[in-house]
Amino acid sequence: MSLLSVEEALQRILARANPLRRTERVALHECLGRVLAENVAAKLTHPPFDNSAMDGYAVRHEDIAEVGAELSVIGQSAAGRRFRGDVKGGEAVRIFTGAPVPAGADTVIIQEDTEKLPDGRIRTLFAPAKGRHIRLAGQDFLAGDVALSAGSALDAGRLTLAAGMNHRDLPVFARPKIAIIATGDELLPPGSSLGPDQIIASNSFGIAAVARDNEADVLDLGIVGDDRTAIAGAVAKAQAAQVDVLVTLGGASVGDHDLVQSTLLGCGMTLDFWRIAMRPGKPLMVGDLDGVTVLGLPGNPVSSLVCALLFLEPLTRKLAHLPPRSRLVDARLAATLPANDRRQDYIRARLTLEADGSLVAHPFPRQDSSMVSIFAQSDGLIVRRPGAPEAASGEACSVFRLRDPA
Ligand SMILES: Nc1nc2c(c(=O)[nH]1)N[C@H]1C(S)=C(S)[C@@H](COP(=O)(O)OP(=O)(O)OC[C@H]3O[C@@H](n4cnc5c(N)ncnc54)[C@H](O)[C@@H]3O)O[C@H]1N2
Ligand code: MOO
Repeated sequence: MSLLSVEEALQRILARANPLRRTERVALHECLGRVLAENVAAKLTHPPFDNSAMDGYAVRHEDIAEVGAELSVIGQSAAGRRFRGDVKGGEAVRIFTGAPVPAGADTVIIQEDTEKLPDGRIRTLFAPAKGRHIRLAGQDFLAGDVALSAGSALDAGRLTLAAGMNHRDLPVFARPKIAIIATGDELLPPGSSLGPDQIIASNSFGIAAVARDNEADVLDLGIVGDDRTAIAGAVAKAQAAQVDVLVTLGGASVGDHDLVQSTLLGCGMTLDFWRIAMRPGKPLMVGDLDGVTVLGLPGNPVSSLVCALLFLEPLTRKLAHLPPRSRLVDARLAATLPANDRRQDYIRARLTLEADGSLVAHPFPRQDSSMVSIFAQSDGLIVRRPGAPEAASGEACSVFRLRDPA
């Protein structure tokens, strides 16, 4: 049986996904990570008036062209309380950072470059250039300037700019909605007292985290047993909630109790593909149920997480109008790895940062896809191409980064 490659699987998943058209207005403090659905123009000019960049004195440049000028201080201009008069020849106005520059002044001399005379006047110790330390009105942006464009993801800088442009809320694309259904007769939620043969359903938490980390809203439909009616009931709930993606966990393999695919086919799903050449995660299933992308992830927690990072993350980001995350980095191996078979391998590894800034990948000796404790300790996954020959310690390798090295 020839299995689909990871690259082809990802291409096919992304080919079916269109960035969402739904939009909404969201309050600024809830906009972090959201993507603008429209261009956003400034509602005002910033700065609204010429103001001082420093604490000092507002002066006429012609008066201070020579070091040692002596000026009378005729008042002060503070942020929020401007000096109302004019600065004339031989005069200075005490000024503070952000305060409006008074009429007549064209330069600010910082206080460190002056000394106070016993009669209250000041003497200049330096001759700044004309216009020094004055921020001109509108130098940041003008009312009507389109300073943020549609398609921009809102981060700290862009949110500050939106607020500065006097917007209380912003038009953003809706978040993708992702339903998660865990399947298996053996599963109980965290906090349960387990009976014989039972285990905790942990996967949903990791998969929901991947979805949320990529700006999706999650509808956790809980656990259903290995039972067609129960699975179909949960699928119907996901459809009624009009989700964009349906993720099922477990029951994806070939055992007698692996009923997810056949149940979904019975619900009307068209199967795109099932099983790919990767480890962990071989039984990945992808289909379409009336426009909803279905990702059937394997039950083993590590398989499920690796598939979610490789496929659900890029899918969600495309739906959410976000650029793909580049997670691949170069590293050197800290141990020898055996030749690989035909499945692309994702080997759990710790990463260390060397003094020269390079990364070293330390593979864990145990790679069982049920061992979530190893995955949780992993900073990255060493990517081993299908058919890769043995790789010696010290050789270059490619790592799918999970987090920064400790
Ligand atoms: N004869 C074959 N057997 C298996 C194959 C195969 O090709 N031929 N593939 C293996 C691979 S690879 C994987 S991965 C697993 C995936 O199987 P399923 O997706 O059907 O998963 P389950 O059998 O339902 O569960 C596997 C394992 O994971 C536990 N599990 C399930 N759901 C959860 C959850 N939500 N949270 C935590 N743990 C969960 C479950 O109890 C099982 O221990 O199949 C191999 N078999
Ligand atoms: O591919 Mo399975 O995901 O090795 O455990």
